[in-house]
Amino acid sequence: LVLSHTDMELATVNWVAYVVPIAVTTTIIISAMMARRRRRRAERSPCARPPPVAAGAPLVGVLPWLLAKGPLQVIRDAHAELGSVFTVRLLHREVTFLVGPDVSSHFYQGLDSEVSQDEVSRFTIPTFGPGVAFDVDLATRREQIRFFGDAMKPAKLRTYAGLMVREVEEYFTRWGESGMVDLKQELELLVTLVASRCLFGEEVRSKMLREAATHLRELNDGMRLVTILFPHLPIPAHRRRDRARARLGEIFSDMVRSRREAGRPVDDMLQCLIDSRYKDGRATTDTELVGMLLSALFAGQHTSSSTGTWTGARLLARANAEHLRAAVREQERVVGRYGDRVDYEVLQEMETLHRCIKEVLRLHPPAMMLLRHARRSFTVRTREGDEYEVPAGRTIASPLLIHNRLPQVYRDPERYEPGRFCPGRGEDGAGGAFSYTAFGGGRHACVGEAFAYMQIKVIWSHLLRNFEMEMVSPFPETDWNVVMPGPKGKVMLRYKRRNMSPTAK
Ligand code: HEM
Repeated sequence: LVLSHTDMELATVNWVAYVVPIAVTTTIIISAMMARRRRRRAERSPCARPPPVAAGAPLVGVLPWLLAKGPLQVIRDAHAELGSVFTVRLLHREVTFLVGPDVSSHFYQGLDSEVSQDEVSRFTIPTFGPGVAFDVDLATRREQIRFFGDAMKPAKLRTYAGLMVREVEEYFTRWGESGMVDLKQELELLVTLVASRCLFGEEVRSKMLREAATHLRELNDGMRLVTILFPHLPIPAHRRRDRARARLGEIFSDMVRSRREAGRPVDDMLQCLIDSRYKDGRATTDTELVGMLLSALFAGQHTSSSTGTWTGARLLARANAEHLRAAVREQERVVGRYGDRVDYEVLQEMETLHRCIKEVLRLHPPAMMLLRHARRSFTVRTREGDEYEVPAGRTIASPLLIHNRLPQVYRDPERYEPGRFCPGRGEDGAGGAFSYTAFGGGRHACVGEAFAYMQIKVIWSHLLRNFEMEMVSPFPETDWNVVMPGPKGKVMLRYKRRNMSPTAK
């Protein structure tokens, strides 16, 4: 049998057409089977044991220790005694803590189908309300987070920078030539003013700002440690939370309705969210918009105002006089170069101030602990080489407060030292991914980070340029009663005006 040249080519093509897909499919199946077997073997690793369990009392676990020492000390003690992976039992729940970058990659990077937020975050539903966050399925939530992400793109941030500067300048005209203020109270109100101007422009501010600031405080105060276990427990803080949520819902519903009726596009975050579309083309509903506005305000308000207050407390502490001087000198340099102009680009040049805030967030992260639910078991290996198997169904926690103060990552970790983030030192980078987690990281990293920095920089650059300040109350303690701890009590500040403007010289 003699084949012509064309016949031979056809035969080759036919052969290739059959064999290549079969080979590719077989390779894919074999590698999938091998990966599965590797995973199973890793899960059943003879070296992997369950994480060690912190001492506790029968039935109630660490509850007595928690009441006596507070949550931070309980976790610190267990970490010191048991190492970077350990389990704490509280009443009916077991929580496995993963401390440090070496054991945290699965926590931050794992698929939502394996390490999920849903089971451990439903306690936030009474705060955020229906139609958003953990009241909706993962696909819808992802899309809503994308809407926030779009509203935080650099082009938008440029617009917000202008709004922030105007709001901050206007606010501080109320301060006299000299005086005494509670910095914490001042920044709570100012951050609400700034955030709401960027979120929904002028219309609400004049009507409801003081009221909204009070209700937001009540929402935060209503998210207590007990809320995680019993979100509907009839305690006064939960009742105030529910009343505040209902009132904020009314205010925001009115606002959304009047914006839709006005029909004129405005350049703020509300408009971005109104114009957002789900992948199937569906528009956001009024209930979702109200929930998203509230979530954005909640996510950014307390976190930013407490960071702003801690920044003041740290910079004005006597021990940190050199860091205050460095921050003031930087403002003098920036003013020398750009005069009174403060905008998105100028703010990027304030690197010293940026590091001062970043260091505040390392020592005082507003989200002190992140939680997930392990839907599948997984194995972690510590830097000492121990392997532990975390079983499916376990609550897992990343305690930021300890995680960001590890001596193997940060030199002299308890010290306020913004210089540790300078180029060349970069302690947060040298420790590997997830060494610095004040804004989370990986799959669910904060989408508001740039916005938050910008806001705090606008406030503190204004304060440093225009006022000489002294903290007259002691360095604040931390309020550990709430899920997002901030400075406790008043933070009293004495100020006197000064003028750094070049026209004043
Ligand atoms: C100093 C200010 C802030 C801090 C310290 C902070 C911190 C965090 C942290 C730690 C997470 C991760 C949560 C987790 O993994 O479970 C997170 C997520 C998030 N943050 Fe922020 N945040 C701040 C400001 C803001 C602002 C201003 C917004 C504005 C909308 C915002 C929106 C969000 C959103 C939407 C997520 C969820 C991302 C996701 O699940 O994919 N945050 N934030």
